[in-house]
Amino acid sequence: MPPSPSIVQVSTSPPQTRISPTTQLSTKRSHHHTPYHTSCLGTLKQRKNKMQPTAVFRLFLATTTALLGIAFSTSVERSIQIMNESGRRVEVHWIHPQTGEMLLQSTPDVLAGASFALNSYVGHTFEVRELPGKKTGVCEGESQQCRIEQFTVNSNSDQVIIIKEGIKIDHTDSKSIAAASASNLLQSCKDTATQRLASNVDNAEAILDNLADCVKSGIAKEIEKANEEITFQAGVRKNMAGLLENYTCADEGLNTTEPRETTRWENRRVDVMIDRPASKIHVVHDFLTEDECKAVEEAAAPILHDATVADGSGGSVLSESRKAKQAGIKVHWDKEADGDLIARLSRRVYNYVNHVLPFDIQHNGQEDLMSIQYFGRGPDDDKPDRYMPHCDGDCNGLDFKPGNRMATMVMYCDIPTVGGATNFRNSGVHVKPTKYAATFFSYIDPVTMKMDDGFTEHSGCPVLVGEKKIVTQWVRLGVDDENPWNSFNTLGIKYSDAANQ
Ligand SMILES: O=C(O)CCC(=O)C(=O)O
Ligand SMILES: [Fe+2]
Repeated sequence: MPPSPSIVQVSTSPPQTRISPTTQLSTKRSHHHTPYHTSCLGTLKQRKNKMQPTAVFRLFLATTTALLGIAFSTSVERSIQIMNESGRRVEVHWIHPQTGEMLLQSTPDVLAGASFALNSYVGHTFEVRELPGKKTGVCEGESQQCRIEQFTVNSNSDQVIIIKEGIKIDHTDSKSIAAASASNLLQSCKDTATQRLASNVDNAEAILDNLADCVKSGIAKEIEKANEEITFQAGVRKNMAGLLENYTCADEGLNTTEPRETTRWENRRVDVMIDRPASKIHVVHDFLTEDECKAVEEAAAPILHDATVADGSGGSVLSESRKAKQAGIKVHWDKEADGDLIARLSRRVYNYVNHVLPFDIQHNGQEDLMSIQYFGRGPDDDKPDRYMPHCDGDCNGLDFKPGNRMATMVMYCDIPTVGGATNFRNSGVHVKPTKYAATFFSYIDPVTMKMDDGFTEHSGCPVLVGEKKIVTQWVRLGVDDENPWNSFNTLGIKYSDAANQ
């Protein structure tokens, strides 16, 4: 049975407050969404007369393949926004693809001016039905008939279905909007070129150059506009995230965010919280064992000291932004073959890193494991142990610097009774620690080698009651025995080279 769509929110606020500027643009244009199959078959019919039989057959094959693609893509999720700008009350039904049964999705109707969002699937078809006026008792179609329209969810993102006057459906999405704006741009450049061609003043080369310049500057303007929009939106999002951090950390009822996807690694459950090229956040369950935790705790006990942060000039200082105890734990690789628990754990960390990232990371030259321990002093403590929001490496969206950190594994040994979640405020990801689980995150795009731009910023929320004991491995790229982690400064320059500059 195909998954049925689910309503995510209902709103009676004016549509303008719920749509993005790009969507607003699209409402000005009226382009009716044509289902794929109609347009493909239409093309086939138009061309048939002029084409050779083999060509017709090939086109038929291509069309069939495309149709099959659509048929098989029906379980791909898409959230859609439906806006009722028709001035009439309507109902929205999902048409069950197998039985043809109509299942009411609006609860029960969508008032004029209202909008609502649905989680649906590619290929699902919906029917919009006009409802009789409450006072008149009739519809406004021909001979007072209630008008009916259908639309099908396509594979594009950001689909908005606007029910216009006369129950006409305007189906837009980001791909169509982009295609329309590209074709407008091209058309206006072409018009200029055609005029020049007709006036005979320029030679062909000059006209071509001009056409290329026109397209180039048009595209540059569009990209600049989009970048401005992204920067603005990111600023708003980060500001809101900053405000939310305190509430999120303080909310004891807040559970771990629902994962986007769950997979497995070496018989362990992995919850994928974020999976972007430069920003990945995974929660790996049962990552480490009780005896490995004990081994780390025993090694840490004699050398546990107040945590410090970098002072910006190569040294380290105590700081309110990182209130905890810590101890660096050396891994004795020579004892790995004898079953050394810390070496066993460390090996697993690198195995996981290499499972996710294509760098073939080795332990040579990497930082030690770090035992970090937070102690709760009660709910009224106004300076609790915590780790304020920070990025472990660079998170500015710029180029990776060799020798720097690019991934982190935070492993939970003891979990507090109140507080102590790991919170990724810019991604809306909140991880309430569970014993022996680990949060892995990476902040580099292995293809472009650009860093994450803030999605992996995180904090260790205040620990109020109980103790939180974690083991962290910060993972670097570009280090080895000859070039260990502490031979690089944060600019990715080796200290020995920096001295020569
Ligand atoms: O305590 C936590 O949950 C986060 C720790 C952390 O940020 C780190 O070890 O880098
Ligand atoms: Fe961190």
